Amino acid sequence: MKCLICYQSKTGTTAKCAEILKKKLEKRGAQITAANLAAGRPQLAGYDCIITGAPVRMGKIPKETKAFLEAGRNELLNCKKTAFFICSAFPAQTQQVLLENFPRELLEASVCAAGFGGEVDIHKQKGFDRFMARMMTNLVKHYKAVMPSVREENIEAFANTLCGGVDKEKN
Ligand SMILES: Cc1cc2nc3c(=O)[nH]c(=O)nc-3n(C[C@H](O)[C@H](O)[C@H](O)COP(=O)(O)O)c2cc1C
Repeated sequence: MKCLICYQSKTGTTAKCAEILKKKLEKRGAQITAANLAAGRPQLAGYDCIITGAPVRMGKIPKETKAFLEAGRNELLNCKKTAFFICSAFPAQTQQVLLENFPRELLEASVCAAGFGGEVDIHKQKGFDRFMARMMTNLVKHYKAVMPSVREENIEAFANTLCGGVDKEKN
């Protein structure tokens, strides 16, 4: 399976998840190209599978990702397999964030759409984002909650769904 992973990442977590997914899909025999949408829109022709991943800030995915989904609508709808993932701090809101940010017809035509968790590191943020990240961290401490983290098991399940089975190396 020839597969394209398109992603955007503000502080590196979505890029990290794209890389974890790439390795998992490669282990299952897929041939992967990864493209950072911040560097421009990749060609979509010639892939059996196109995956789009985005980080969430204030309930929204980046505008470049939205523009990519709009511009690539027809190619995405005509691609054999499509899938979407988000990186975010609040997993309970994953479905709502997906529905509010990704065109419904693309979600309905996709093989899977999921949340891969997220990370909030104050030191990677600047300005307002840093202020928000500090607030989030303080709230987590105050309520003795846990900081968000990348959910590798979600990435594993996503890879399994896309490849229709488990890691070939494990068989
Ligand atoms: C300013 C700011 C706003 C955020 N807003 C949300 C949000 O609305 N919903 C959510 O689930 N996570 C939110 N997050 C958490 C990010 O989605 C999380 O840090 C994610 O891993 C970022 O991915 P990236 O490193 O690829 O940019 C926010 C984080 C920051 C710093």
